[in-house]
Amino acid sequence: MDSDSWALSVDQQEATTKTSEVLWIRERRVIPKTDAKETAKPPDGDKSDEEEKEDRAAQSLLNKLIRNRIVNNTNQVEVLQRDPNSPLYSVKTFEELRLKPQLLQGVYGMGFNRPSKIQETALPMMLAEPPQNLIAQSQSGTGKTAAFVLAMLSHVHPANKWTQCLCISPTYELALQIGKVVEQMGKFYPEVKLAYAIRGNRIEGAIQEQIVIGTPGTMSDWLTKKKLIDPKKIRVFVLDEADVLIGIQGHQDQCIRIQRKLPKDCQMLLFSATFEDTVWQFAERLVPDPNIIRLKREEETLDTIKQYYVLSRNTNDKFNALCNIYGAITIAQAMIFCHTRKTAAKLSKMMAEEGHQVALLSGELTVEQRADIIQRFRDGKEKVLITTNVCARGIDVEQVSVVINFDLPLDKDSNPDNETYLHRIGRTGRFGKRGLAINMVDSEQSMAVLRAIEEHFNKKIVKLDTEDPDEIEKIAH
Ligand SMILES: Nc1ncnc2c1ncn2[C@@H]1O[C@H](COP(=O)(O)OP(=O)(O)OP(=O)(O)O)[C@@H](O)[C@H]1O
Repeated sequence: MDSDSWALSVDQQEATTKTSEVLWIRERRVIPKTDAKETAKPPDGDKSDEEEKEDRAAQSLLNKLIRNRIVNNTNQVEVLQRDPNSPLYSVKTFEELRLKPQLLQGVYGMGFNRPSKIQETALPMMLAEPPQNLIAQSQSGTGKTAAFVLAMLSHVHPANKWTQCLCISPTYELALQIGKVVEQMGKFYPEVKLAYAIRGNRIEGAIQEQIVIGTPGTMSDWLTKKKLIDPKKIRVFVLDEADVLIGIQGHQDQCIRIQRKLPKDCQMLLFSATFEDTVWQFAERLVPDPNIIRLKREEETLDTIKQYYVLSRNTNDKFNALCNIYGAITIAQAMIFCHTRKTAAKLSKMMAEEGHQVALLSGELTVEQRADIIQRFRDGKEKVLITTNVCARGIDVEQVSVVINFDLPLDKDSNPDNETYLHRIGRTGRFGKRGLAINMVDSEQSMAVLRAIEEHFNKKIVKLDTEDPDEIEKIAH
């Protein structure tokens, strides 16, 4: 009997005992969608990461907190112009935009040497006279916020002591992040003032600040009920993170209510990192006659990744395999993905006991705590980052050369999640350094998931015997 079928027969036996996680996965498959939340809990009451509420606003904030530079992209920008006959300008330098000197100084002060890919095309459109409406989509970190902040700062008349630009953000925390960019970019333009339309910010009398950033509810309140802002005097209306925004109850209607009060010639700008149909429908309702700019995400590939799998019988066995791998090769930094918080916590404890410097990224931490942990890991202060999927989604830790799938990624219906697999271990062309991915297989089901992933990408995942140090050593070369 070869070891594959041996392990499978062990698993088949285990699958019949009530306590295994495997059983739980099987149960989930037959749960009707309506009460899945109630019944899909694993026997020990642990939450799978898929069940943790996916909070896109928190993820977006996390990304902003840990990002310290532009995400480069070598794809072509796709442009759909409202008037296809008008010439399409794109700029390679900030000078070409004829910005006010104070703003150019602000841009350079932030360390920007040249416009990012999306800024090259978006900025001339946003700064054109007469103003043009724009819907722009590109992945987070490609320079959208910096672009619309520059547009707002360019369009205000500082001598006018009333609000001229409104910027809507899905949450309080995200609004503050935009405000920081306004402050940095407007550092040499102190006449322009900024206010936040966010809950708890009580203002008496008309707003004099030229730029107001806020969440849809409070913003709508200030415009309609409290009449602190005159909507007829608004020249630029920005909607940031439309994809996050529409996921929050009531936000869409509030945005539409605000937009209807604005003058016809007010410039409307909408930004999104992704573009599902729902975002598109929302964008079309809000932005009349738009120019559209899209920058496709840079594709990740598995081409430079060596992929292995390890057969184990259970969690302890997987842990031993991991120890053997650590004992045989030097791993500078690794990310380890688990399916549940509980496994992640247990693994983290076990590895710490073995003397590893471990960081645990877990769902119950605040966004700030998570950002702090990721930052420490990026700085090399910890060598192992253990996480569940929801926590790690959207995080790029480029220097990690080893990724371990302690549990293989499953979607919410417990099917193989190819996209997440690719995102965990894949590399974009630019960071095409060689990487190593090790997948832990502990059941017939997880073997089937592995095979499905292998087939999907048409890339062989090679078996690794973790009992044999010489074999492990070979994978490092
Ligand atoms: N032209 C530029 N040159 C260098 N850095 C830039 C440039 N534009 C923006 N950045 C920096 O790149 C990072 C990402 O920019 P920005 O926040 O504007 O992107 P984004 O697309 O709005 O992403 P998100 O929506 O997640 O904030 C920031 O640290 C920002 O300061």
